[in-house]
Amino acid sequence: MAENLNLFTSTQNVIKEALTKLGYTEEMYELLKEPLRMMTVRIPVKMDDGSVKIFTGYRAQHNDAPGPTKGGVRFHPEVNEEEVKALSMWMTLKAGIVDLPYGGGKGGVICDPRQLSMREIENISRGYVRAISQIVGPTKDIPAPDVYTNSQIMAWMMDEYSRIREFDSPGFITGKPLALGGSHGREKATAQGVTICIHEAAKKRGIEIKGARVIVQGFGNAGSFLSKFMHDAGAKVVGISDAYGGLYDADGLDIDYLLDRRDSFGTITTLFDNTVTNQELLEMDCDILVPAAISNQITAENAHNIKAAIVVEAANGPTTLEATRILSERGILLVPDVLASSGGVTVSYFEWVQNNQGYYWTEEEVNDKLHRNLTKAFDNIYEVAQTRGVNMRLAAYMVGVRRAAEASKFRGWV
Ligand SMILES: NC(=O)C1=CN([C@@H]2O[C@H](COP(=O)(O)OP(=O)(O)OC[C@H]3O[C@@H](n4cnc5c(N)ncnc54)[C@H](O)[C@@H]3O)[C@@H](O)[C@H]2O)C=CC1
Ligand SMILES: O=C(O)CCC(=O)C(=O)O
Repeated sequence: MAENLNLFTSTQNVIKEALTKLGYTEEMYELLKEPLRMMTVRIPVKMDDGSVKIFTGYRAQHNDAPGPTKGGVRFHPEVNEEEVKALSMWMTLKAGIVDLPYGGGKGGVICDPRQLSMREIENISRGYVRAISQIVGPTKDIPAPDVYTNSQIMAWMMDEYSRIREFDSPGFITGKPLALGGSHGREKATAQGVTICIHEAAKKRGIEIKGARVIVQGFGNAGSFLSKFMHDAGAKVVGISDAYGGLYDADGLDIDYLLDRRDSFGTITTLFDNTVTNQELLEMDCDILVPAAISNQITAENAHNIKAAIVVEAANGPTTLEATRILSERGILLVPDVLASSGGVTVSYFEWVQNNQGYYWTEEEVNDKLHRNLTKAFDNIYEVAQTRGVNMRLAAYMVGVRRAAEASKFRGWV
């Protein structure tokens, strides 16, 4: 039978399993099995050559019982409705895991920013905000960066929203530049969170970070900072990749040089001749493997060939459920996306809190709080996995779904 690569239906399956294990009713699953709201928008954009192009975008709001919904916006040619829905459900789980007063939201626009000018990207960003402005806001649904979106795009979106509402609204969006109410530490937060999870997972497996061989798929916001943190901690980053291929060197790559040369889309391998494919890279020798790019990368096809002892998912949805089962059976410790990549939304929450209170924290304060949240979340999920005899993904779903379920119950929805 063909493997299920549908992110939405496989997420539903695990949510159902988690709710059943926690003793919730079928009605609770009916409520949480898909977003409460899904908006599809069409965005007309004047292109630089004078033509008008219509872009399609989405915003999904999974469950707003715990508080406003929250989650990033992705600009990518492969964005689709089902993926955005699944991404919004994962945001609910992340908020539950790191104990934030949010439900999950997520958005995306089908486009390829690598083929667009800055002006065209700005027009898409502003057009997207105009199109979804009725359903978002600092106390409704708060966007943030994701694949191929960054702090400049957040700034344009914040400006557009503030103009529509006719007041300055820094709390409308997170991941902003520092000059516009961004938080210290947000840019590196996803990678910081992944790093904390790697350290915790390595302790569980008795692996020394110093000298450990690490492969990181993706060299964008998450992957590049993570490579740097691992390198600085004394690990040997032997492989990295981007959308065009991968680089592997058993003696360790020169991470500082690669960081210096990468472009703003996280592209670096196009400067080299001796590249491997992304699929080859995933199967190469290492101790720790970090998929930090896109979904469905570790599947039933290659899960048997993964050499790492630990897989830590910085990306959303990089490992299928069948591959999760195979890795688990092989004794590989998999730290799931909803835990490992929750550092980004954690510091986004800190940014929103700082915007609301109008008083800003130092980078040390932010990093301390992040460290406390993430280690607590890791320990909690590891413990649930051990005591309930389930893998880390199911344990993370069990921990993550509880807050939305309880909030929905107290509101009298179910
Ligand atoms: N930026 C954030 O705060 C957060 C990001 N994530 C997840 O981390 C992953 C990476 O996101 P960012 O680093 O923010 O994005 P980014 O846009 O900064 O970088 C994306 C990287 O993935 C590579 N890539 C794109 N398409 C690819 C393909 N088909 N095959 C292999 N590599 C490909 C790009 O070349 C680039 O190196 C995504 O799954 C995202 O959802 C998760 C939590 C928070
Ligand atoms: O920072 C945020 O609010 C959301 C980050 C995000 O989209 C994610 O964790 O996938």
